[in-house]
Amino acid sequence: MQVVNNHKRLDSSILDHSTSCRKAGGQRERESTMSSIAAYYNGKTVLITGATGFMGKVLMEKLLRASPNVEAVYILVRPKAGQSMQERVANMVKSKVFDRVREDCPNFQEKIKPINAELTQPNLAISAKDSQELLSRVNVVFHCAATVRFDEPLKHALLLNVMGTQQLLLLARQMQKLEAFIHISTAYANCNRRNIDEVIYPPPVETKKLCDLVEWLDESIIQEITPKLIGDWPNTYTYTKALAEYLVQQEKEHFNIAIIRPSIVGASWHEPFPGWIDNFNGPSGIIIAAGKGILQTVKVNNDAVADLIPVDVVINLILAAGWHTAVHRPKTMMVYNCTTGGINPFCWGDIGYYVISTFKRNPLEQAFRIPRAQTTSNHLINQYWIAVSHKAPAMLYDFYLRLTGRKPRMMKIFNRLHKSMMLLEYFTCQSWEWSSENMNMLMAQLSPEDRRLFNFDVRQLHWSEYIENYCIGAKKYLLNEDMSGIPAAKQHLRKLRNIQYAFNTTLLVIIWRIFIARSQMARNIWYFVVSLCYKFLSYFRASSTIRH
Ligand SMILES: CCCCCCCCCCCCCCCCCC(=O)SCCNC(=O)CCNC(=O)[C@H](O)C(C)(C)COP(=O)(O)OP(=O)(O)OC[C@H]1O[C@@H](n2cnc3c(N)ncnc32)[C@H](O)[C@@H]1OP(=O)(O)O
Ligand SMILES: NC(=O)C1=CN([C@@H]2O[C@H](COP(=O)(O)OP(=O)(O)OC[C@H]3O[C@@H](n4cnc5c(N)ncnc54)[C@H](OP(=O)(O)O)[C@@H]3O)[C@@H](O)[C@H]2O)C=CC1
Repeated sequence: MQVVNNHKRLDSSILDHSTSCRKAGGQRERESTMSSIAAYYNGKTVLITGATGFMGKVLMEKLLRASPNVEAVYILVRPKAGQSMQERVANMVKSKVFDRVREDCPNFQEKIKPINAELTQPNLAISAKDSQELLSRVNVVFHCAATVRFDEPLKHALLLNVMGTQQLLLLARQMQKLEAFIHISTAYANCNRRNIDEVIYPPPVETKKLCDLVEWLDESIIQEITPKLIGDWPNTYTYTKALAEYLVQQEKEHFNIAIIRPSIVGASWHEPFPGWIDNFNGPSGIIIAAGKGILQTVKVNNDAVADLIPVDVVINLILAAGWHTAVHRPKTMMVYNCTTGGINPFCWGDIGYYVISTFKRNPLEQAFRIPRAQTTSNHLINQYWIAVSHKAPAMLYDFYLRLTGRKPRMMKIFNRLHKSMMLLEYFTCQSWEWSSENMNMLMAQLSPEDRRLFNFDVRQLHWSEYIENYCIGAKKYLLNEDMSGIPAAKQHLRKLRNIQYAFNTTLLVIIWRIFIARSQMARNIWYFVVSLCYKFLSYFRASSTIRH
C-alpha cells in the first residue's frame, strides 16, 4: 500500500518539476510521466562507476534521455592516457553515443558531475569534499567499474574488482539517502558450474585472507600460484567477480542491493542506435577480424549456446532493477541472471554463418582476404586450418611486404589473434544453463509503458537481424567506415577473388608439373586426359561444321 502511495507521489511530483529540456524533450517527458521507472529517476541523484566504459556510457545515456529531470549523475572518473578527468568527460559527452540525448536535451551534460577517483586507491582516492557531497546526496548507486581483461594479473584484478567494490560498499553504507545499490557482475562469475541459479554461491576462499596474502607476496610468486588459486575458474576476471558477489551480499543488511549478471554483452539492439558498439571486447574483435578476412578459422562448438545479450537490454534491466530495489524493497537480495540462452537460444555455428553472410553483402574496407569462417571444436582440425589459412598467407604477405621494402606485420597480428582466441575458447566450446526467473518476474511487474520504454524481453530478439546490425554497427561505429564505401569494398573483394583464383590455378599447375615430372603413372593419366579433351574438341568442331 505504501509503495502504491509512493508511486502516486512520485508520478505527480515529476509534473511539478522544473524542466531544463522542456521544448525538445516535451514528448519524452509525457512518456516519462506514464513510466514508473522513468518517473522514479526524475529528481534523484545517481552515482555511476565505470561510466566511461562500454556499458557505463549506454547506462548514462539512457538514464539522461528517459528521465531528463534526474537531479544529478555523479560519475567516478580517473585521469588516463595523459588526459585529465575533465578532458575525458568533455570528449566523452561529444561522442556519437550521446547524439540522441543531445537532440532531446542539449544541456544534458550539465547533469553529469564528474568526481576524480581511482578505485584501486585507499578511499577510492576521492577528496573529502567530494566524498561529503556524495554521502549527503546520492540515492542510487550503479557499480559498473571493473577490469574485464582475461589476462589481468591476479593482484590487480583483486585490487579493482574485489577491494574496489569493498571500498565502494563502505562509502555506500554511509550514504544518508541511499535507496538502491546495483552491482554489475557477470553471468560467468560461477562458470565453474553448469547450472547457475539466481543465488550467491559460497566463495572458493576467504576473500580477506586472499587479499592480505597477495598484498605482501612478490608479484612473480603470485603469478606462479595464480592457476592454483583460481582453480576451476578460467581466468582472474571471472574469479574476482565471483569473490566480489560474495562481498556485496555481506552488505545486504545495511541497504537495498541487487546484482545483475549479464552474459556476453554485445552491440545494442535498438538504443541509442541499432548496432552501436565502441570496443573490441567479447565477440566484437573476432567479428571484425572475420569481416576483414583475417580470421578464417575459429574454435567453437557449433551447437553450443552463444549467450549474447544486447547492451541496451542489459541497461534497461539495470534501470528497472534499480527502480524495483528502491521502490519495492524486496526482502531478499535479488540476483538477476541477464541471459538469452534459456529463453531465445542461438548457437555459435549460426553466428559464424550470419557474420560471414552479412560481411559478404556489406564488406569492410581493405579486407585482407575474402571473409570465410571454418568453425570447429576439433583442436587438430583447427590447428590445420590455422596453419593453412592463417600462418601460410601471413608469411607470404610478410614476405611480399619485405620485398617491397615495408615492415612485415601480418604474423604479429595473427599471433595476437591466436592469443585472444585461446583465451576466449573456454566460453565458445561449452554451454551453460542460467535460470532467469527473476528477470521474468520483474518483467511481469512492469506496466505496459515501462515494458516498452525499458524493454528487456529477449523473446522478441531476431538473431539474424541483430547479428546483421551488429556487423554493420562494428563497421560504422568501431572502424568509422562509411556505408557509401561499400561499392569500392565489393570491388576490392572481387579483386581478391581474382587474385585467389589466379594463385590457386598457378599453384595447382606447379604441383601437377612437379608430379608428372616424377611419376610415370601421372604422365599416363595426363596424356589420357589431354587426348580425351582433343578428341572431344575435334568431335565438337566436326559436328558444328556439318550443321552449317
Ligand atoms: C566468424 C565469427 C565467428 C563468431 C565467433 C565469435 C567468437 C567470439 C567469442 C567471444 C567470447 C566472449 C566470452 C566472454 C565471456 C565472459 C563475459 C564477460 O563478462 S566478458 C567481459 C568482456 N571482456 C572481454 O571480452 C575481455 C577479453 N579481452 C581480453 O582479455 C584482452 O583483449 C586479450 C587478453 C584477449 C587481448 O589482449 P591484448 O593482446 O593485450 O590486446 P588488447 O585487448 O589490449 O588490444 C590492443 C589494441 O588492439 C585493439 N584491437 C583489439 N582487437 C581488434 C580488432 N579486431 N581490430 C582492430 N583493433 C583491435 C584494441 O582496441 C587495442 O587498442 P588500443 O586501446 O591499444 O588503442
Ligand atoms: N562487456 C561484457 O561483455 C560484460 C561486462 N560485464 C560487467 O559489466 C561491467 C562493465 O563492463 P564494460 O563496460 O564492458 O567494461 P569496460 O572495460 O568498457 O569499462 C570498465 C570501466 O571501469 C572503469 N575502471 C577501470 N579501472 C578503474 C579504476 N582503477 N578506477 C576507476 N575506474 C576504473 C573504466 O574506466 P577507464 O575508462 O578509466 O578505464 C571503465 O569506465 C563490468 O563490471 C563487467 O564485469 C559483465 C558481463 C559481460
